[in-house]
Amino acid sequence: MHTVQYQSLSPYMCASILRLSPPFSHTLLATNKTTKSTSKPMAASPSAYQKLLSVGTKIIAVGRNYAAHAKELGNAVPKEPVLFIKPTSSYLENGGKIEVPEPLEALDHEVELAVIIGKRGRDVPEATAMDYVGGYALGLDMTAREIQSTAKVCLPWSVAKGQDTFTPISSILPKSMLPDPHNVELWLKVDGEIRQKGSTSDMIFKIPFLISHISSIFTLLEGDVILTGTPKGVGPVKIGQKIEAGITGLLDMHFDVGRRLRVKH
Ligand SMILES: CC(=O)CC(=O)C(=O)O
Repeated sequence: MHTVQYQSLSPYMCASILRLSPPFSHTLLATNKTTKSTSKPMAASPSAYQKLLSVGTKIIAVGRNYAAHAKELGNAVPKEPVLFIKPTSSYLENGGKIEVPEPLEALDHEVELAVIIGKRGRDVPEATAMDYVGGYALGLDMTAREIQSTAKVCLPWSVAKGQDTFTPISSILPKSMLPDPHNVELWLKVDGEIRQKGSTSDMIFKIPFLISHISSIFTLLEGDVILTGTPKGVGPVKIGQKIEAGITGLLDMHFDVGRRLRVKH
């Protein structure tokens, strides 16, 4: 039997192996304690839209979807989407505390446009993909960069990106409020200083393609979230600092960063 020595493979060799894997549909059941956010403005009852998040089963994140960001971390610009899944238990509502686990002192911030899926889809054609969008939100893909960096080639990023509070997310904007989701400005400040500002026009893989591609691998279910990648400017945010982030003219949200305290039993 042929065995693969993963440590000796380049990321691209890993990608080729993954492409050979058969597609699968999954029936992950997850609980989600989300989110009664106070982000504004909302054009419709917040609860109607927040319900979408509470029924979702997964967060599919797209890595390196902005060329300038791929380059700032020394990564090649990908030829196909780099996908990873975060658990919905990592959601954090607006105003909450992002928890830094010991022994880390900081996490990296990555601000992203989140697409909220409105209905089930498998093998969705690109031409009708936007029909599957239920709304949009702003999400942060908080990353323990030290853990991610030590995860050698081909090792998963779940621990670096999936811990509780590692996906702060805003309230959901109805689809109608972003008639052109590829032309909005995302921004993020740490302690009042601008760290990230970028336009979704710079996404390498656009939303219809992402929905079509992702649904050819994972069945998309109502309430699932696609984090569409982060513009350049990612960097550390330390315990005691504050993050503000927004979609210009549409919403803003804020979070404190603190030490993760262990639950006592
Ligand atoms: C390098 C990363 O953390 C991947 C990612 O989340 C992104 O590029 O966005």
